[in-house]
Amino acid sequence: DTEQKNRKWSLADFEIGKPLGKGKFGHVYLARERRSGFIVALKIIYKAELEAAKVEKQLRREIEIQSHLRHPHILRLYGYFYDEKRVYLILEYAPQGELYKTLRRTGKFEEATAARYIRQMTLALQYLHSRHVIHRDIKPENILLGLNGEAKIADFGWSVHAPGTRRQTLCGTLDYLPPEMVEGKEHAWWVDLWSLGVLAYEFVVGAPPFEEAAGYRATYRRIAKVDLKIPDTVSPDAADLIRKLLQHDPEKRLPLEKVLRHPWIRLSINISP
Ligand SMILES: Nc1ncnc(NCCc2cnc(NC(=O)Nc3cccc(C(F)(F)F)c3)s2)c1Br
Repeated sequence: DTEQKNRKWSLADFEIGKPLGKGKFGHVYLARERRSGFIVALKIIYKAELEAAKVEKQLRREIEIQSHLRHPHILRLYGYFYDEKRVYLILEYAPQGELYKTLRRTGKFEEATAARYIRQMTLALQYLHSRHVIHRDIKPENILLGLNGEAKIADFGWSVHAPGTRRQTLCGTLDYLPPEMVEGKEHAWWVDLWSLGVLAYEFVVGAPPFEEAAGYRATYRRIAKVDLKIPDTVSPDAADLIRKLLQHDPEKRLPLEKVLRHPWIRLSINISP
């Protein structure tokens, strides 16, 4: 309620529980708000690390963007607070944890499961784009699983209000970046369409499409050329959707409305929630 919303939180308001994961810049703990008993995930970030990486602005933007978002497939950011050394993010707790751990454990997903997750991510992206927000960092590591195993997009550390041309040095994996970003071109909401295609590929194959052991330059070249090989273990419907999203020309990428109507996605609706 509004009283809860605007109040000043502090660490004393929470009972800290088990560690949930170790993300970038800090740890995440299960926590219970003392007065209400409400369970949350509390991410503890060290200011020194934020300053060293010069990402304070990005974190502020994430908090600003996330605090206005409400969607079943987007992990809530309820609020934040800070003390002398740390910033704390009060996050929705995702009881089934991190999707990428499930993916690494099982190798790849059944196509019905993969299609369900892609449909849920498409719904989240439709909501984000309708609010002129580009996530820009859609990958398994940023997807969590809710109480009923539903996918929830998290970690808006890289999201921007469209159109974004920020040329922040991209750290982490290149695997998910579309050609226009590796080429440093102006990018907009269609970068998320490309990443959705990479996500679908990784879900059904078990590895991203342009991964190169030879290093990032080789990955870079394969992305720029859209050097895409889809194994024939992948169903024709899944391969068709992946090809329609991994188009070099952003205008040619299948719009989200059409993704939801694609046979591979429509099929997944009646199989599971
Ligand atoms: N089971 C679970 N249930 C709920 N949450 C869990 N883990 C936390 C997932 C996150 C959601 N949002 C996040 N946001 C950031 O980390 N932001 C962040 C942090 C530092 C710097 C920066 C930046 F400044 F570099 F952008 C941005 S982490 C788990 Br496991």
